Amino acid sequence: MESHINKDLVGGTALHTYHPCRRIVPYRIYAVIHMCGIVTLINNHVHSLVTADKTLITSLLLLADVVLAYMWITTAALRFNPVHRSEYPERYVAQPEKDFPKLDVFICTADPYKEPPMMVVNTALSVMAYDYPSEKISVYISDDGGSSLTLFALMEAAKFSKHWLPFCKRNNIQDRSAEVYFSSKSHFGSDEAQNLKMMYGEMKSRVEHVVDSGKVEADFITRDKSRRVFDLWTDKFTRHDHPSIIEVLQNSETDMDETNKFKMPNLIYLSREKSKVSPHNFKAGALNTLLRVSAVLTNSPVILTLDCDMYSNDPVTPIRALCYLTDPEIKSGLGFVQFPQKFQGVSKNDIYACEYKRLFEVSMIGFDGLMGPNYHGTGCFFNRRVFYGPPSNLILPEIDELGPNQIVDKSIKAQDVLALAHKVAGCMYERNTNWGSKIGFRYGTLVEDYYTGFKLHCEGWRSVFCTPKRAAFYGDVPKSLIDVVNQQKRWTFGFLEVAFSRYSPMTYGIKCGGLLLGLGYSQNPFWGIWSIPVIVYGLLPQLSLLFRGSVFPKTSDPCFWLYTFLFVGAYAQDLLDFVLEGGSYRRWWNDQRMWLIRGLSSFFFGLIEFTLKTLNLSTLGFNVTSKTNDDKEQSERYEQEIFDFGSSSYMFLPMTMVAIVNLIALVWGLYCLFSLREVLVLDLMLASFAVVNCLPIYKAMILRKDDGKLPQTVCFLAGIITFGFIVSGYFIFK
Ligand SMILES: O=c1ccn([C@@H]2O[C@H](COP(=O)(O)OP(=O)(O)O[C@H]3O[C@H](CO)[C@@H](O)[C@H](O)[C@H]3O)[C@@H](O)[C@H]2O)c(=O)[nH]1
Ligand SMILES: [Mn+2]
Repeated sequence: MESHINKDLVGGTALHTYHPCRRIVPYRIYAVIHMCGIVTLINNHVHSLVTADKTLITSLLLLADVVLAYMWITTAALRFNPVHRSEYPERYVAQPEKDFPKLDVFICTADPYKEPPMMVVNTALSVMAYDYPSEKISVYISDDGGSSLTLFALMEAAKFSKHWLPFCKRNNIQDRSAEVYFSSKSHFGSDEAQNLKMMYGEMKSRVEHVVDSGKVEADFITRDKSRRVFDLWTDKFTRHDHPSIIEVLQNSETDMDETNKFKMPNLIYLSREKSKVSPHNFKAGALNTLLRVSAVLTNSPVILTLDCDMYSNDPVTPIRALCYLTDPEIKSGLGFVQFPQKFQGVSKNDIYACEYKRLFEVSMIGFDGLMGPNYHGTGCFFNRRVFYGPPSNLILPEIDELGPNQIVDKSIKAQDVLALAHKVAGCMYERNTNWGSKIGFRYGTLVEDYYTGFKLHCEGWRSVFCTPKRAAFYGDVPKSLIDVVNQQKRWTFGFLEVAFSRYSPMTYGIKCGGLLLGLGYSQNPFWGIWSIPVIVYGLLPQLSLLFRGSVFPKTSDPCFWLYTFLFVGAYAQDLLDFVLEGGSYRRWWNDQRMWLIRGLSSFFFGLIEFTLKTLNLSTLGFNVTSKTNDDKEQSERYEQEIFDFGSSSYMFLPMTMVAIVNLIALVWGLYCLFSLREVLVLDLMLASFAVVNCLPIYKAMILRKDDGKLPQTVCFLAGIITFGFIVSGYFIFK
């Protein structure tokens, strides 16, 4: 594994090096011990299932433990060979600039109200101003919202960038998102900076005015040429039904910055054709249109994909990626370089665990020792060739102009070039082609990123995880519980679509990529079934305790120690992973709590919705996460780390119910302990663990008065369901 990378060249000329993590050996030894524990436990369950009469309870516990074991094994696969890498951008820039490859940047946006156009503007500015030859950069913005407001904002961005770029480059500014730069300092030394700040402020208020008023008024458009494109927004135009719009807002062949020193990067607005009768495949569809349109206009060999909320935080990022992508020793099989998703404005202890440390970091260094990290949908530099079949087998698209090796020698403003670009952005274009199956980003799931990365690895492409100290990108996270659990429900649903497809990682993945990779890829798709152990352990022992006594072994039974060992061992290793990768203890605690909460909301309802879809009863769309923080009180609650339930949603019912049941069980367990002298160690431990985790729920039910408290309807319904549950427990157990 990894023999193609020379790891001893530090100080030499290597562009990058890697080293395995030190924890590998102890982890492998522990894995064997933990595995023996799991086998013994399952064996015990099966034994008591055959011999004793508590069939229902035992089978449920068996099921829950099998799922837990499965989750543990898939995690262990990614603990087998974690690696860290370093790259040396200063060595890359030593070569002449003319050898740097061209770079196409794709930015996706889908809704001007959930994703404010100023956010898109700043993301675009931050990449246009990269420390990279500007004329080699082309920035494409795909607007699935089909919004004239976003187009207007980008026209403003083009004008402002002519001042912003030279300013950043001359003064070696690190924050190249103008918003971040201007809000980080209260006053600026130079007049130039002051002027620019004013200019930015004016642009921002123009854009926000247009967004607030909902339309682009004629006097806001200064140039006649720009006016014409807004005529496309006729009365019949809706975001679900409109022609394709491609507008070159800035052209590197002709546009210079205001000092006349630098050529400006290309900036292109694209809103693909939409029609209600043809499926548009959400973000994957948008990305494939971007792939085709950019192939026609610029066809750069390197592609960066970004979500509109992910601004660049470090101007040397492309050079870092190129340290891998252009290394002659590995480049032929290297498909992409993924940077971790990092987020701005996460609360101090990350109460909603939106940092996703395991998902975006811990697991990724594990994958990196196998075939490389998975694709995260944003912050990823691709080798364009990766979208056209396995490394050894180029699959050509239906027309030559879209091939990855095609050389573009015409102006991006040429009539025939633009006509072809419009054609390939048409909503019928993909019919009877390989797009979405063998070519481009893959369709068939709401988690197109995960699925595409997985399929590319199965084809034999490798990838690299690049984690510089200074975060390369910063994105946005949902900041209220309902947004968090809804986002995760969409992911759970998308994952299940992959899990139960022909290309399930459990079967196809293991066949193509080997046991470890297949297992590593098998964790996320089955997030939905994680809800089973959380529900079983959250309700069953508690209910049994109330009517028939403990389901757990007594302290004298060796099995007691087995349970304790497995629980403590799994938890301790999770904590260790988290802390070794730079996390804090408090953040880990919140992270494990969110796992339980997701198990009882996102994973559970994701599983239900997926079942409904399988039965053809309903389906879930791509509900874009809102990135606006208008609600001041809500932002304050987030800052203070107070749970924000806010809306009455069925998503909160199961967790509220589990909270109530565990409190009752704990009180009852303590009563047994003190008055009946019955020591129920495991039951008490479990119930107290649940109660401690549920503290924010109790507070939100009883103590709070603010808008973020748990709505009364939810409490009331959860109360009724709990009552019904306990009553039925009485009949089942007595
Ligand atoms: O029809 C659509 C829907 C979404 N998007 C864009 O997709 C991106 C991600 O959407 P968001 O609502 O922010 O979803 P998240 O759950 O936050 O995104 C994560 O999960 C997605 C897969 O579900 C990945 O595509 C993303 O890269 C990853 O950050 C945004 O830029 C959207 O504008 C589109 O372009 N077209
Ligand atoms: Mn997002």
